Amino acid sequence: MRTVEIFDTTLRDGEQSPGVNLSTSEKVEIALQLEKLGVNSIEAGFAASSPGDFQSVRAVAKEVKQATVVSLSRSVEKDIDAAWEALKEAESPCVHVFLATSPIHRKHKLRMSKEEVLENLDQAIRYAKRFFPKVEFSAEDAGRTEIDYLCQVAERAIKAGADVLNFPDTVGYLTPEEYADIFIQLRRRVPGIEKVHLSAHCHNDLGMAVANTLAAIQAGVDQVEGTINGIGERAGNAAIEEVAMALKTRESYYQAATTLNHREIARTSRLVSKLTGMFVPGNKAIVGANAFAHESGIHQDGILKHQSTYEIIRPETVGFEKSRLVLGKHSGRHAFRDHLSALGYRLTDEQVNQLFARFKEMADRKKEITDQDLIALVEEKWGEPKAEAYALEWVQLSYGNQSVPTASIRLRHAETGELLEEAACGNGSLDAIFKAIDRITEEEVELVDCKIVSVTRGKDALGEVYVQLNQNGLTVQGRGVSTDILEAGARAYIDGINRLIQRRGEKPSAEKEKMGVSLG
Ligand SMILES: CC(=O)SCCNC(=O)CCNC(=O)[C@H](O)C(C)(C)COP(=O)(O)OP(=O)(O)OC[C@H]1O[C@@H](n2cnc3c(N)ncnc32)[C@H](O)[C@@H]1OP(=O)(O)O
Ligand SMILES: CC(C)C(=O)C(=O)O
Ligand SMILES: [Mg+2]
Repeated sequence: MRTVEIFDTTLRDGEQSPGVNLSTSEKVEIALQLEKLGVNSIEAGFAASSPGDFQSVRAVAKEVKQATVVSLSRSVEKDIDAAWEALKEAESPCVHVFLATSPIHRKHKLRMSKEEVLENLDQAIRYAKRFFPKVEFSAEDAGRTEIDYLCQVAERAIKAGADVLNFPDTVGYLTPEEYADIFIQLRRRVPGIEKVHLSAHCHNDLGMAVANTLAAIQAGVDQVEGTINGIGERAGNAAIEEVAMALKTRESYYQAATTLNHREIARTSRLVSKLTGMFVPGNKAIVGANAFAHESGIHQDGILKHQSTYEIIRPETVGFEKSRLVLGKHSGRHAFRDHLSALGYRLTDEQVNQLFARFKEMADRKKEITDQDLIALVEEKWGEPKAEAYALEWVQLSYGNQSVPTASIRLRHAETGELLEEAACGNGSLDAIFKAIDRITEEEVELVDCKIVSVTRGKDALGEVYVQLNQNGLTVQGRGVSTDILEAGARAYIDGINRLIQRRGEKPSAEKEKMGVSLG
């Protein structure tokens, strides 16, 4: 099994995504996470492009200890000087010098002849080698460069002293076979090519960046370049997490591995998405929210019987907690029962069938059925008419952005009519309210979830708060509505506690079991 090095360019090509601009501290945070992920090189930016990018490359170079830190540079001395100035304190610095080689770029962009391009790259690499222990040279738009000329480019770059030669499919134009063939030809035809490392860099304009990268690996490249979540110029770069997981999952096919710590993939993806503001689509391979979610009944049944029926990767392998069985209109009884049992309901087959019909009706109208919806379904079928143990009299808040929120609350005990008052501080206003209610009721409950929803629009909008409470495995939901969201929160929490008391006291497990419904 050979090792393919991972060259991460999230902070350079990834940052070239329209609308993305990372600050120095954000770049350092991502670089440190990339180091934990185990990438071999981190391209931190393009030092000559702006004072901010210079700062960022320098800061990343100072912090990163394991990976090689790289700066991009045009084939001009002043860019190489800036790269060296930014990278000279790095443990392992590398400059990435590039120059376009394709006829289109030579003619229209650089306005250089073939000979001028060769001369220019030769000079730039020799100049870079005066400072840097490692120089990577990229033949930009290699994918659209005449293969004979590309061989001349490679030979000249090797003679000038480049350590790594990268042949990017800059505009994502090639097919996997065509891209692999470039490396096969270069290896066959260029003298001295065995002295350098070969690298692949693919763009996703035709959705083939990962396929092309894998084809390059099969053609024997030593390094592949890409970004986390596949972000980058236009349609983006090859997604590193996809390449790495293809190698791991199809190990015996590719016979190649990376040094990545795969369990860090999910964390790295989330961080990059958060700091770049680039949302990861739900269906994105490996890191999308749906990558390990199953909605249809037949798949959910399969997963419940054996995970391998519909999953080729265990979610934990890439740092996700577990697969999700999402309840929706395509779900079946197995997943439905599984969800109910996770909420503490043990139902007979007959009861599941009765509820399942209602569930399907509801699922036809809603995209996703939540835990709250399921609890409501059970309560609608078997819940007692609501008998309140406590009712809200009033709630008062003291809040300032410089002070700790404090809530005072008065509840009326329904049976005795007694008025009960308490006050409590909290991390926020709702937390203070919930704590004050806990003090009065002396209930030990865990707040599992709290959702605030606006029911109507405008300044006098009605707000609705849902809480999900758990007490010793028994789950209930509480709901409160008011034009004031804090009052709605207090009402929801009291509603939840009333339901718990009702379930525990007025509907003891023995009685429930007679009906065949056991709770908890
Ligand atoms: C495929 C890629 O991802 S390449 C990397 C792309 N990334 C970036 O461009 C991000 C950073 N870029 C920048 O901040 C700016 O473009 C700078 C600072 C580098 C240059 O800015 P300016 O000097 O204003 O030039 P501008 O960007 O308008 O034009 C680029 C110039 O560099 C030349 N050039 C392009 N590539 C190279 C190269 N590899 N080596 C030498 N010169 C090059 C162009 O021909 C053009 O030259 P001209 O002014 O003589 O026509
Ligand atoms: C600078 C080079 C390597 C590049 O990003 C590309 O050609 O896509
Ligand atoms: Mg690129």
